[in-house]
Amino acid sequence: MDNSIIKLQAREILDSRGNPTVEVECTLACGVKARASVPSGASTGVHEAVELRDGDPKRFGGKGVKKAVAHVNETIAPQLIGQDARAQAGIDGMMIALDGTPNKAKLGANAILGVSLTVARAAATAADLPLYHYLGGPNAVRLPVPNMNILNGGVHARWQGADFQEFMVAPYGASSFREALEWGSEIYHALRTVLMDKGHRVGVGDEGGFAPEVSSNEEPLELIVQAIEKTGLKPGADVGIAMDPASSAFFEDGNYHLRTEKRTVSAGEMVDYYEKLIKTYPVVLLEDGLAEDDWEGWKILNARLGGIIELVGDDLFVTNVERINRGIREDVANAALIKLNQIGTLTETVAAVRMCKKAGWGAFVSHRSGETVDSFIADMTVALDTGHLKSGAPARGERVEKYNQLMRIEEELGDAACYAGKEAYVRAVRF
Ligand SMILES: C=C(OP(=O)(O)O)C(=O)O
Ligand SMILES: [Mg+2]
Repeated sequence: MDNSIIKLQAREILDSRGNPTVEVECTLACGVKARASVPSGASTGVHEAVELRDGDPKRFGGKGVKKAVAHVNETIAPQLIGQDARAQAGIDGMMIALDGTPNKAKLGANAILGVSLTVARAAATAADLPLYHYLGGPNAVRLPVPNMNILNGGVHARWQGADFQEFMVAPYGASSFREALEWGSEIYHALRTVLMDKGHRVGVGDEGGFAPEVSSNEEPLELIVQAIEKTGLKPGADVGIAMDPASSAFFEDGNYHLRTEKRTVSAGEMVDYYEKLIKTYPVVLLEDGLAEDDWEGWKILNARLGGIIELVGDDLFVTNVERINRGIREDVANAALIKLNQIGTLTETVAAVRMCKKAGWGAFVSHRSGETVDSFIADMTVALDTGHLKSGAPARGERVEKYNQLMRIEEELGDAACYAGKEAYVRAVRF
């Protein structure tokens, strides 16, 4: 088998929000072809690697990615032709050097990531291995808990409802991934009924969860508990709740502006609020409870709640080992969100997960609010054995494709498969 890359071809495709994104195809000398595409966030952290957009207002309001596509076809491809696709770290390193900036501003993290992922998939195909097995070896047998975002707010719901962006159900009490997904789907449908019974609208947000006009950030928790109970499952024992307020989006001038609740509060008061919610509802994970540069606030948050629940930094850490390292040193959280396109290569993403594990932290793999049907993160979650992921509601093609891929992996692993359950969370022991 000749694993050398003979062709890399990028193109502009559309993501789930109808915005352009990058897709890259890789051809190897042995004839293998693979394809990968790049997701895109809406509540992006300011410290993320640069997603290169054309800025031409006449096309997609400036959101075209023709420049990123050209960088793959004209700058990256000529350098990588002839490289062995199995040399992932070397290839990623070459692209980082070719870009030469600290945040991939020159070529674009969207260009670089498209190549990084398609090369990995081509090498796996050439080795005749499923992607999770190629990336993770014989250790890749644990299926993650799916954290399903069934109620959307914040920027993903155009600020129509809750300030908090994501309310997810985590069916950690199931005995398999398939059962967990089934529970999540039943809760999702039950929530629709609960909402309709209360006169709420049941339109959905960017990640497929319902986006009702609630009057507080607590109300969604109450509605979700009712939906869980409606299915006959036990909130806390069978199913926990994960929340991503994505608070950088409502942080301004040193305070948190809760528009839904018509009040402005300090970091300390936000922590008080979270403590109250956590005591009342079965919340096991809180992501971006405070803003991306509020390091002092995060210290308070972790000191108060880090012993009870998993505290995940998304905008705070942006899958970047330098920021995660600072977080470990300063003891501000106990987990990092893992998003490939925040950092821009597979190799750097693996390094971020490794750093979390070494510190005893959680690594919570995530999709983006703008997605494609590429299910790379499903395989990667199993390969890196991170135990939990979030991929939106158990509805909408681009979200369920990740969950469906995980069901396929579970089936393929057969008796070797195990389900992460509660142990996936750094602190879910209170239930
Ligand atoms: C998935 C998220 O949203 P986005 O992709 O818009 O950043 C998130 O904030 O965790
Ligand atoms: Mg987030």
